[in-house]
Amino acid sequence: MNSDPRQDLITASRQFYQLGWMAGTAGNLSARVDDGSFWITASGKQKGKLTEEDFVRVSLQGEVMENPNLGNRPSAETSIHQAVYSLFPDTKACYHVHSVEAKLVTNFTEGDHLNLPPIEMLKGLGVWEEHPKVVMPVFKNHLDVSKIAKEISTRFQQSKPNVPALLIKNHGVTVWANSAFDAENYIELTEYIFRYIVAARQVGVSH
Ligand SMILES: CSCCC(=O)C(=O)COP(=O)(O)O
Ligand SMILES: [Zn+2]
Repeated sequence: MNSDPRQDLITASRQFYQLGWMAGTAGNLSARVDDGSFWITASGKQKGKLTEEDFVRVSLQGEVMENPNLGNRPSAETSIHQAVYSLFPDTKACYHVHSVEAKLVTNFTEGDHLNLPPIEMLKGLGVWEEHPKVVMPVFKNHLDVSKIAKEISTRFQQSKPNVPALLIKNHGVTVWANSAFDAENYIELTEYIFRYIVAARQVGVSH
């Protein structure tokens, strides 16, 4: 991992913004550095126009370690990134976006998870099975984000998810990966899967 990953985050954010997955100030991206701390987008920044000043470096415990602009506050959803890095210590990047489809599919859930269709794209998320029966965990959306983070920690300490991704109801998707490159890939794959789920419903295809 690049010791300063901010340029990778800026590039990914611009791309996701252009695709409509980080409209306005929606979403947040982070990536780790060698001491275990991570650079995360500052709260409320327009995600199509980030510069290196629009990030805050935060420790795993949530303490601000470096802040290039005194007006910056870490993303309001930093506690979710902390939870992911603590649960999965090899994780180097954690990306959260708000596409329309990522919100829609959280209304097609069974209990606390979304059944994923058995499509080829699952291989990109590490699922290499002939007839995969894979689910993506879905969490309640609380105004108090630390409550979402706590529920993620509690559930994943009991049982690890099948894929490196989670959904928050009517909110968005979060993925994590061992590199910024893989995190970008996982966002693209999950978004493809959500588009597929929405389109399959529209044409009456069920698996
Ligand atoms: C308009 S988006 C509402 C907050 C949110 O869900 C998000 O992802 C962005 O919050 P941040 O504090 O990271 O800008
Ligand atoms: Zn969000």
